[in-house]
Amino acid sequence: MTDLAVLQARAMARSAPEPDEGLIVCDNLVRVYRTEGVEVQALQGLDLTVDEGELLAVVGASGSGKSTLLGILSGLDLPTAGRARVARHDLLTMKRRERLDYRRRTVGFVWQQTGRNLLPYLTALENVTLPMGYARIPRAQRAGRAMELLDMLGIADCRNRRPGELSGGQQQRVAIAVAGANTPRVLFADEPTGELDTASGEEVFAALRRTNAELGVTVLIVTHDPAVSEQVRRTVRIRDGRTATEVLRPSAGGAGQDAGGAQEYAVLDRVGRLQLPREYTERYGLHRRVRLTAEPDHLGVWPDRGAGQEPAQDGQDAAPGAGGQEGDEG
Ligand SMILES: Nc1ncnc2c1ncn2[C@@H]1O[C@H](COP(=O)(O)OP(=O)(O)OP(=O)(O)O)[C@@H](O)[C@H]1O
Repeated sequence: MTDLAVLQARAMARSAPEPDEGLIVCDNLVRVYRTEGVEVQALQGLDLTVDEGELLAVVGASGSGKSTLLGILSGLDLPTAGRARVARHDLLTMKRRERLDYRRRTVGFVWQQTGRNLLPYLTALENVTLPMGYARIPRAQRAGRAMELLDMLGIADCRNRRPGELSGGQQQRVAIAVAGANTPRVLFADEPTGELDTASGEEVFAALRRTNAELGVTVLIVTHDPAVSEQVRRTVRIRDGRTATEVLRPSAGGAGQDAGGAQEYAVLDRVGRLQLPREYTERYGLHRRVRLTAEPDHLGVWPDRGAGQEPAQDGQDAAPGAGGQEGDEG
């Protein structure tokens, strides 16, 4: 086995997730910022489960809470309430030492600002070998493993160049190699293509996909760019600090590939709470409580019109389109 394959196998064996849990589990996550007497609820009960090996995008408008979520998942920030676990690490109760180890071995990061990812006075190869020292990877293995990573990401010829001698896209690909240096369980990328043109952005996406496919690293990309979500199978949309909807695509990835058949889902949390998108609650007048009707193959959700007004069977209700909320099939 190559160095890379040995390290990958070791990383996978390190800690398997609970059988019924995802690799990342956020349950009712709340983060309140208090500055000068003003409270901002950045996360308002966010639920998210990510399985090992997934490549997914988290999208949302500016201020929806994406960076706050990433700060918590990366171990930099603490939630106010709720539950957050990544690869069995409880992010709320982790002590300093575990937190440091978590940040060095369990997770890797690629930030939007290329300058934040790499040290300007080190070559690409040196940048990639640097974090291996923190994870105590034997010195003799570091350069070989770093070269394998650079090669996998198509930038082996950049190994002896410093960041200032690389294009933005090449810098981000080196940053992905740095983030993957210690074979983390999860790689978090915060707007990784935000400062790049379309062609360079696509190369960076291809690099993230390869890291996901070849190293088995779970990749979570945070972005406000809707085009990004066309490159991944699953897109989670955050609105007002909550997971609002999810879009699943049967085929995703590769520039220009048809990502047809995309299906939008409402989010069902771990205790069965269903979050209906606001456009539906407004359109069908769903407030405070709704009436549920169990159908053989789906669940009907009806506006509460008071006692004595039973919804008609077979979806023939007086309120146009009031029901027919599809059951959760996915
Ligand atoms: N340190 C902080 N102190 C006070 N409020 C904050 C702090 N960080 C974020 N917020 C507020 O929390 C909310 C969510 O911010 P966050 O940065 O997580 O959103 P975002 O979706 O990442 O936005 P963007 O795409 O612009 O980065 C916003 O209202 C923001 O003003």
